[in-house]
Amino acid sequence: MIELKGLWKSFEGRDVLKDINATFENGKTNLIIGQSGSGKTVLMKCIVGLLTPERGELLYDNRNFLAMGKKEKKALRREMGMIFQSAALFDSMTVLDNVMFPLNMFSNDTFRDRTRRAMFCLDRVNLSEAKDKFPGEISGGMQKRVAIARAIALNPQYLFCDEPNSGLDPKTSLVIDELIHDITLEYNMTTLINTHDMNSVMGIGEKIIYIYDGYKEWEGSKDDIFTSSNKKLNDFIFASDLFRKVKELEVQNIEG
Ligand SMILES: Nc1ncnc2c1ncn2[C@@H]1O[C@H](COP(=O)(O)OP(=O)(O)OP(=O)(O)O)[C@@H](O)[C@H]1O
Repeated sequence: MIELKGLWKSFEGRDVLKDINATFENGKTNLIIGQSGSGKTVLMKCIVGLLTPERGELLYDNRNFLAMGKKEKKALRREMGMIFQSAALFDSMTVLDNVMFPLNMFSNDTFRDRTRRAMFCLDRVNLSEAKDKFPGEISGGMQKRVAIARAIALNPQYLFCDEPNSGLDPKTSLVIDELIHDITLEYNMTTLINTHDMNSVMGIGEKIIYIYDGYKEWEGSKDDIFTSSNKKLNDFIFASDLFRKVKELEVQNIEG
């Protein structure tokens, strides 16, 4: 579980995060949504320690991240897996070597055990057959699956995904979402996903926080989102065609 308590972050005197309070449970896919520029990326960067908030607390299963020394933070980072917007694979390494990379960096296991673990992770994302290929030889969706395999190689407790579906078609996005959701449940991880994708909201939005101009404007689940009377949230989500159609259907069902 990750808890945010009164987080504030500013740049050159301008507040970009304003008193963010939120709880993200393990075994769940937690989504951060909001307009471009609302502060989602800054929030995610603060949570993983790439930026330091000026005020507030950040608890990783009751461990106070902001009060930790360098060594403790480094140890905690080993419990974090990350998937970036672009799959961020090393082009000159094979798929297997990409997944091996964090193991080679951080694990003291033998080469044989590291290879076994990497193959296990590749198998989990149904890519063991692509192990000798290079990133340039596989599709964008496959690259994302390699990134997921690499992110889980060290068995993380916490998984962070920044726009995991960017650049993917809707069908492939669904596969990636389901994979992230299943893995989250399987390993009981606390997963945070920064997304613009309304299909993701509907599919795997077990917990959603909506950031508006640096504030947490709303929180709830994908089931609550349609019935919310929050005007700012509604303006945001019903700008999406898909959501508008679902809302219309809901209203028809209630009236009919
Ligand atoms: N390093 C920085 N220095 C100054 N301002 C910054 C910095 N990083 C982000 N900001 C500002 O903070 C605000 C929030 O940015 P952020 O990148 O978190 O938005 P976002 O919600 O992730 O947007 P998008 O969906 O477009 O990625 C923006 O106004 C941005 O210009």
